[in-house]
Amino acid sequence: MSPSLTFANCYWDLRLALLHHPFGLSSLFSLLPHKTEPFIETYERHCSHEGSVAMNLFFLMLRSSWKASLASIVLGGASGLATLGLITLIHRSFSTQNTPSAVLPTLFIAACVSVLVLQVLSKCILTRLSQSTAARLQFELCNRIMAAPLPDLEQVGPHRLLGMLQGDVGAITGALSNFPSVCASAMVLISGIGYLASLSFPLAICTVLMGSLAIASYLTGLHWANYHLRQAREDRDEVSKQLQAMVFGIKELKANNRRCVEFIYDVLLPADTSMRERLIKGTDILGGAHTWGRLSLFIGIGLLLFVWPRLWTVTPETLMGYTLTILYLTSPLDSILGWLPALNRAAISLQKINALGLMIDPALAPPVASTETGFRSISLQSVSYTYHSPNDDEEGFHLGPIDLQVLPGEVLFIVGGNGSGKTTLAKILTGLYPPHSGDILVDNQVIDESAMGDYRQLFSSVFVEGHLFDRLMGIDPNPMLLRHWTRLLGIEDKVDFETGMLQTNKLSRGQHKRLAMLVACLDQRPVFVFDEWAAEQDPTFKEIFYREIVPELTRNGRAVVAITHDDRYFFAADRVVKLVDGQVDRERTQRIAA
Ligand SMILES: Nc1ncnc2c1ncn2[C@@H]1O[C@H](COP(=O)(O)OP(=O)(O)OP(=O)(O)O)[C@@H](O)[C@H]1O
Repeated sequence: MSPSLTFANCYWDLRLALLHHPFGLSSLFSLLPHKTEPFIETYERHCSHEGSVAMNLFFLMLRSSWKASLASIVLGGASGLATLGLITLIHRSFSTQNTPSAVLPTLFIAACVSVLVLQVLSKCILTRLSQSTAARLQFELCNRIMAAPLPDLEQVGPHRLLGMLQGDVGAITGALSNFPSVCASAMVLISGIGYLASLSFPLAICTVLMGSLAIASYLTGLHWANYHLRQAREDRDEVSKQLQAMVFGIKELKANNRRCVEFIYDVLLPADTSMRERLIKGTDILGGAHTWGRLSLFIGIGLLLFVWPRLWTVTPETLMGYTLTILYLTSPLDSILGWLPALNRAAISLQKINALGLMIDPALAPPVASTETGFRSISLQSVSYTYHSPNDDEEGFHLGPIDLQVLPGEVLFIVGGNGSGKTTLAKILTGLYPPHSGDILVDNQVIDESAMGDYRQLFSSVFVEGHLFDRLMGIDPNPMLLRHWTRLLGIEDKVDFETGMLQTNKLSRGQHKRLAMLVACLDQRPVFVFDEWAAEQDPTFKEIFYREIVPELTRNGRAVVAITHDDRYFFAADRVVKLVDGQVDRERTQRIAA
């Protein structure tokens, strides 16, 4: 597959790649031109280990579209050279004003047309390149997040993930999108220095020396600013966390004015002020360094006009050519200097993404086949899991070792007190948490890390904190089945039967759970897992769940594993497993009551 220049094509390439391999990063890399792909992958791996951020950025852009990148660099450079040609023609017109000819005006018009065409073309390509880079980076990160283990993502936290997707991606693509024009500016700068050397070599050497000194001092300022900007990026995570708490805790804040005031003045405002103070410091230093970088050119012109003629013999034409060229070079130099802070922000964001462990080696992302198969038995053998708290040294809750078996067509209830480990066990059973010790076996075959993605496809689950998407995705619902389940669940008015859209807002908690149940029932996987599903249902619906829905789901050999506190309905289970402090307390087998 060849890389496409347009955003729309790139978007569809990505969609197709994601569809074929929902979790496979290799699919994204298949969009690269074949010759460059192995080299870029190898280099990226090396870069992520060595922390060579600038090169990482460069390769991110190449992966977006190396043809568009090259085209915009060449066109941008050519337009810069055409502008330099204009300056040269103006300079020539001063020295040849006594012998007018038609050649100079013709060349001048040709140079003007070239500048117009080349600049417009270069900018059009740049816009498309920046959008396709943003799309690619966003999709890659989403893909990496989906491929990352759930415990790692839970440890990172939603606020950091959102901060990364919303802020860091923007910072990186912002820097990347200007990279080709910066390359073009660098080309113009080098050609301009070449032209200066053709006018006077000693003067060109002095100009380069002075320019190097100015850039070195600018970079020192940048390094200083970097310290504050890095701290500000850390503070931004805390601000995002508190803003998220405010949005989700709005009812609790509204209900208590004192809590509301304390939240704003003692929590949100200090975090926000700290972030802004560091941002202001960093930006001030950057602004000072940038102004100094630009001013150094004028100091150079001042030295040229007032000091150099006293030290060296130089013709007025040469001086004029120098002044014109240096004034012209302020624009490409400005674009390079102006880009460095953006590069700096991008580097901070890239390091942040790296630190969250999401710049993983593409080879580590397991490709997953989405086909689901049946099973003869699912067994957990001596599985255990321990939560680790990142802040304190003491160990968290420990579950296991636990032995458990799930057979086709059976109903298994997991019961126990609050905090006894029922949800943790369900997450291990469904493959969301890889066990720290012990094995998961399907039909006596051990499920290793590479098979975990396939293993997860055996389950349709509804967890307590589950999210409801606003449409039916990943399933092709049979219309008869859809009507049947919506009727049984009493939510016919919440589903658009034509489009498959679900009404996910303005729902009661119970209705929300029923829609989640509908999605699970339509998914028709071999095992259904429900985490306290009936807890928010009215008594009538509890009856329907235990007496009608559960038996219906187990027809055709499917199994139901339900976490429940409803001891009145234990008769509906074939087996009841009770957990106490992370251990199986007792297990008893029951027949379903007629
Ligand atoms: N992400 C986590 N990090 C650290 N500890 C956790 C995490 N999730 C749960 N725990 C701890 O693990 C223990 C078991 O939690 P779990 O959610 O499995 O219990 P449960 O039996 O489902 O409880 P409930 O009936 O209240 O839903 C609890 O003590 C809880 O504090």
